[in-house]
Amino acid sequence: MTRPEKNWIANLPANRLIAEFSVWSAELVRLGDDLARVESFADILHVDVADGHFAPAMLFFPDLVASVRRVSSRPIHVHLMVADSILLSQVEQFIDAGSDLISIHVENEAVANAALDLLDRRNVAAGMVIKVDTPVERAAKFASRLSFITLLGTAIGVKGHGLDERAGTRLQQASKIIADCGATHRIVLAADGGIREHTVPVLRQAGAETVVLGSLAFNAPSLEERMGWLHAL
Ligand SMILES: O=C(CO)[C@H](O)[C@H](O)COP(=O)(O)O
Repeated sequence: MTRPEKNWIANLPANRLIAEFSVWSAELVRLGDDLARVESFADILHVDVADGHFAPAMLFFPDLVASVRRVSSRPIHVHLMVADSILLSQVEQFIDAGSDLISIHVENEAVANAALDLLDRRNVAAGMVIKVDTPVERAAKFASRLSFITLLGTAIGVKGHGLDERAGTRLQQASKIIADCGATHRIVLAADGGIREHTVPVLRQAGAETVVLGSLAFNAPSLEERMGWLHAL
């Protein structure tokens, strides 16, 4: 499959919500079929990676990203939820597997600059994710090095949960950090977790440019209608 062009982040839609499709919520036993079904609606494929320590779940691995890379032309965003001690090795492995954007956690602060240096050297876009209880300001010192900032709206590494009531205020804080950080490149603000029909308008209003769609997209009775609704918000 063709890889996304070099400046794919700058070229993401700016006049509507960007749709990240979470592979975790796909029909995993028929993953290739389900990814083919959503290919034309997904702006980005989102792959969660969790090590059972940093986050309670055990999720996904580089070979899966390499396989997805072979069947999809969509940009692949890997969200790493792993302990400091293995972060650099995981970044390297997911770069080798063909990721287009890798987000580390602000809570990996001790090794964050080393991970961002590695992504820079390997020419892969960098993102940062903030857990729902972590002050958003902690990402400020990294912001100018990032292409994506993602705020979790639920506990880390769970699905099927409702949106935390602080999500809107936290997105507004993150928008300000992006506006004030002095970057001349685009930094996309993303909301991940608790993405439901009644929460997406609120998140959009609060400044989210992209939402990580799980069941809202994969279980939609009509994906075409759901995406028409999302794009019109
Ligand atoms: O990481 C996630 C939630 O934090 C995933 O994006 C998950 O796929 C969401 O699923 P759902 O929207 O069905 O809860």
